[in-house]
Amino acid sequence: MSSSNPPAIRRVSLPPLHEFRFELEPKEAISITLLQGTAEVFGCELVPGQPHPFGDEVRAAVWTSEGAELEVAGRLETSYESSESPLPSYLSLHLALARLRLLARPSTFASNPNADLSLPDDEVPGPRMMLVGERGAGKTTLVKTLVNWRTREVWAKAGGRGGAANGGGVVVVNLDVGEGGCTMPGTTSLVSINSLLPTTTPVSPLGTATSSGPPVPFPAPSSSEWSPSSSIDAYAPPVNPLVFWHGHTSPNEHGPVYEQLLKRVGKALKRKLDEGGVEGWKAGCVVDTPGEWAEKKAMGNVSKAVRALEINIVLVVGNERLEGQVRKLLETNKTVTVVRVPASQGAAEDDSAYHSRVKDAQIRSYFYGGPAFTQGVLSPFSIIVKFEDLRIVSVGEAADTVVPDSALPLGAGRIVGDTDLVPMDLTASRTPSELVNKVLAIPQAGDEDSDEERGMGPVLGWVYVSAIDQTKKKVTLLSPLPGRLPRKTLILGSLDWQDS
Ligand SMILES: Nc1ncnc2c1ncn2[C@@H]1O[C@H](COP(=O)(O)OP(=O)(O)OP(=O)(O)O)[C@@H](O)[C@H]1O
Repeated sequence: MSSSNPPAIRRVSLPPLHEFRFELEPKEAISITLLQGTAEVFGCELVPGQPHPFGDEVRAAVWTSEGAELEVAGRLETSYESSESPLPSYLSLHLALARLRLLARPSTFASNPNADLSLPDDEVPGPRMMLVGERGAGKTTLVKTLVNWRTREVWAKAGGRGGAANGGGVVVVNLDVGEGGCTMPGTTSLVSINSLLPTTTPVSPLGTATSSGPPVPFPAPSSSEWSPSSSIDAYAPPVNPLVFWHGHTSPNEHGPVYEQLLKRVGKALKRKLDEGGVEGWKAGCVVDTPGEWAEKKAMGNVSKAVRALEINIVLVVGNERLEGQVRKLLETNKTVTVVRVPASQGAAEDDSAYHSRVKDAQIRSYFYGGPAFTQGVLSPFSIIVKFEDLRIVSVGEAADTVVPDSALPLGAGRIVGDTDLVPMDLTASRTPSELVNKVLAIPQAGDEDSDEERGMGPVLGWVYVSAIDQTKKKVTLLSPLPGRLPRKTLILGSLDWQDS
C-alpha cells in the first residue's frame, strides 16, 4: 500500500446471487480483496487474495454466484448489498448466445464451387446482437459482462488464459458517440475483444487503444491519505479498434453524417467478422447504442442500425413498455428477434456533470494515459505547425447553417453537401475561439484521397489544439507522437477539452 496511514478495513459477507454495489466519491479510492468463495465485477473474476483497486468515482458491483467473503479497504460512503441482481438473467442470455454460436454455420456456397445456386443459402449466422435501452440502463456494463463471459468461455475451452488469441473473440461495436468505450469520445468503433476487461475506473470500460509501449505505472500519490496500489494486471487491456470520427457527443448532431457513418460501420463489421476466421464469425458481435435511441423520436435509428449492421437480435435492456415499442418498430423485419432483459437497479443515469468529468478523463487518457488504476503514463508532445502545412476542415458543417432544401428556389441545390469537407479560414478573427481546446481527428485516408474518404473513413488518431498564433501563422498541437503530422488534413468537430 502506498501510504503510512492505515486504511479503514471492513469485511463483507456476500450471500450467493447477491451484489455488493458501490459508488465512489471524487476523493475516494478502495481496494477489494476476495478472501473466500468466488466473485466477479462485470464478468471479470476477482483473483483470490489479491487487492483489486477502484477509484475515480467508479460505480460498480461485485457479484457472487456461490457466496463470497470480501475485504474492503479504504473510505467508502455509498455501498449496499442487493439480493435483486439481474445477473442470473444475464447469465441465461450468455448461455443462449453460446448455443447460437454453436449452431452457427457458414454458407456452403462459399466453399463449394459446385453448389446449386438455385437452392436457398444455408448460412446460419452467429448472434449479431444490438442493445437498446434508456440512458444509464446499464448497456455498456452488460456489453462488458457478456464479452468477459465469452472470453472466459473461449479460454476455458482452449485450456487456459490467452486461448481466445486463436480466435473466437466477440466484435464489440460502439455506436454511442457520447462515450469513448476504448477510444476517444465522439467516435463509433469496432474492435475484436480477446482479453478480459477489468473495471477499476469509469474510463476505458472496453479496453484502451492508446498504449504505445509497455505500460509505465504512475508514481504513488504523495499525500498522506491511504490509496490502493495500482496493478498492471488490472489495467484496461490494449485493443486495436477501427475508429470512425463523428466529432460530436450526440448522434443527433450532424445526423446525416452519423447515418453515413452507420453504413460505413456496417461494411467494416462485415469485413471484421469475415477476418476473424470461422470462430470469430460464429462469435458475432455485440453493439452498444446511445441511450437517446430509447426515446420515441430517435427510435428510427434502431431500424437504420439493424439494416446497416445486419443485426439479428435486438436486446432491450429495460421495461416491457420499451420492449413493446421496439417490437412494433421492427415487426415487419422477419430476420430480427427482439428479446428483453431487466435493467440493473444498480445502474443509474450519470448526471451531466459526472458524464462530462468522465468524458474529459477519457480524452485526457488518450494523451497522458491514466487514470492510474486503468492505464499507465503516456507522454504527449507539443508540436508547432505552420498554417501552410495544415488544412483544418469540418464535415458538412456549413450545411446546417444554410436554409432547408424545401426553402430553396426550385432546382437549386444545397450549398454544401452533408459529407463535403469545409475548410476553416485560419486567419479569420473568430477562428481562435472556434479552434483552441478542440480535438481534431487525423484521417487514415491520405491527402490525395477523396473528400468523402477523408471525412467519413477511419481515423489514425487525434491531436489537440493548445494555441493559435495568427501573427506568426502557427498552430500549437498536442500530439501523442513527435515529429511531423502524418496528414495535412485534420477534421474538426465539436469535441473540446481543457488541458489543465
Ligand atoms: N450493478 C451495478 N451496480 C452499480 N453500478 C452499476 C451497476 N451496473 C452499472 N452500473 C453503473 O451505472 C452507470 C450506468 O451504466 P452504463 O454506462 O453501463 O449504462 P448505459 O446504458 O451504457 O448508459 P448510457 O446510455 O448513458 O451510455 C455506470 O456508471 C455503471 O458503472
